Amino acid sequence: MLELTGVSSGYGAVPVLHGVDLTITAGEVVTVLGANGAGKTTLARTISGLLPVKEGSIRLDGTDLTRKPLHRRAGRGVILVPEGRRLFGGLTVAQNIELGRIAAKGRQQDADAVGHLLDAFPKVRTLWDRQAGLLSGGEQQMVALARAAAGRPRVLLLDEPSLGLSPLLVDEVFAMVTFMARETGSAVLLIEQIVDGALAVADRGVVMAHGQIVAAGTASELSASPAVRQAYLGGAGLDEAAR
Ligand SMILES: Nc1ncnc2c1ncn2[C@@H]1O[C@H](COP(=O)(O)OP(=O)(O)OP(=O)(O)O)[C@@H](O)[C@H]1O
Repeated sequence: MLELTGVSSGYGAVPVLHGVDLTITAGEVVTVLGANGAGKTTLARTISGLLPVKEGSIRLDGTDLTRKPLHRRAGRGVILVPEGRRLFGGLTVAQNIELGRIAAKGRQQDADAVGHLLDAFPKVRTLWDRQAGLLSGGEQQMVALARAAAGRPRVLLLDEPSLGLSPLLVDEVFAMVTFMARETGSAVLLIEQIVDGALAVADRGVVMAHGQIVAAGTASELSASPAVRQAYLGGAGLDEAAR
């Protein structure tokens, strides 16, 4: 289980997160919603170790990760897929996936396990021998997700994975999120602008504003809450807020 207690962080002297409490259990999808600038990306960066924790603590299965650097957290299976794609452009898709697998270290999975995993990524299979840097933006996004999955994440941090994808690939992304939680037992933190889609695959959700969690509940509670829509999702219907 991932457990954040009173976590504050920011950029240099600029505070952004203020006392965030959040838990995600293995096999659970928690979506993080909120307006632009609410602190969602900062939260993912702080959990991954890209940003230092100023106050509070981050624990994974009881182990304190608060002061552990990014590579140590990655070694323990905390894997961030940032907004935009960060592939090795000169390598093939297969080589990128292999690097993800090797990164799993102690949680190493054999090639067969990765092969099974890739059944959940039909699009990626069709791109196997292509050079990653020459793929379309949406294709690269799918490969980035598959590479993260090959690293057998205990905690998978997804920052707007559907950004720039066509509707068909968005469906594939959400299917993959469900697969990672249910089949491989990852704890998934899903930052999304497609609110309806995120709430459809999430078990729970939190709404952030000004670096704090201002609402939390099951996905169905958040979907049904007019107060949440009104206050934090732009005062619009969920469909509209997703645009
Ligand atoms: N590198 C940075 N240096 C200083 N301030 C930053 C930096 N990155 C983000 N911020 C500030 O931190 C706050 C939260 O930004 P963050 O990117 O976490 O929001 P977000 O909820 O992910 O927004 P979006 O939905 O637009 O991606 C914003 O006020 C932003 O200006």
